Amino acid sequence: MRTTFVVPDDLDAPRRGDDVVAPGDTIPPHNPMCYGCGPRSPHGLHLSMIAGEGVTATGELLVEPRFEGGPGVIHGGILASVFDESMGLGLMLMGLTAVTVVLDIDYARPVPIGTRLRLDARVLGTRRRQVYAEATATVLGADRAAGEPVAGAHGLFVIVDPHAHFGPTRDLGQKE
Ligand SMILES: CCCCCCCCCC(=O)SCCNC(=O)CCNC(=O)[C@H](O)C(C)(C)COP(=O)(O)OP(=O)(O)OC[C@H]1O[C@@H](n2cnc3c(N)ncnc32)[C@H](O)[C@@H]1OP(=O)(O)O
Repeated sequence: MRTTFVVPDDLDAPRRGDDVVAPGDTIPPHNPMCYGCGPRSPHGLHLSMIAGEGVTATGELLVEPRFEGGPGVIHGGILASVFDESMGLGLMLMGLTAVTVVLDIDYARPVPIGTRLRLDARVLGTRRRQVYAEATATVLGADRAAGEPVAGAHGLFVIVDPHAHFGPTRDLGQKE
């Protein structure tokens, strides 16, 4: 992976929250109407992530025809959304709410429609309100070098008070 994103080398180790799902369990969607993870989002990705050990999460995504960008390949913005959401769900294992302020994507290889991707997300550490995370996408069932990511991401998230942050816009949300 090649990236210009700089991860500080003095981060505090991420701490798993006390009251979060166990390793192996599905991380619940944070909003049923979320474009990334919401099961009721009409045109969403419907991404689901499984909690791993520590502050890690894994998931899978079938690259559907509706995700097309260039002829026959995934749209880069869709892949960015997938990474944003997979890291965001992963950091919910810290038992806090944080929003993305920086998203860095390394598009290493084209990803054809019909590909099934494995997603691995991991919180790298924290610095005051900042939370650094990374994620990779690898092709499941691929002939090519096993385990070599086709894309990767880094995210910088900032911890917020959900009531204060979403209070002013909550009524604009789609009704189920
Ligand atoms: C509901 C749960 C969601 C869980 C998963 C969701 C997955 C998807 C996530 C998303 O896509 S969220 C949607 C896209 N993101 C946003 O809409 C965020 C928009 N930005 C903001 O609302 C404000 O910038 C924010 C509330 C995050 C920060 O504003 P503040 O006025 O509270 O920040 P402040 O200036 O006091 O800075 C707080 C910390 O954040 C850091 N920070 C803020 N913006 C930054 C930035 N751009 N780059 C680096 N650091 C930044 C800042 O340096 C500082 O670090 P320290 O903790 O060390 O003091």
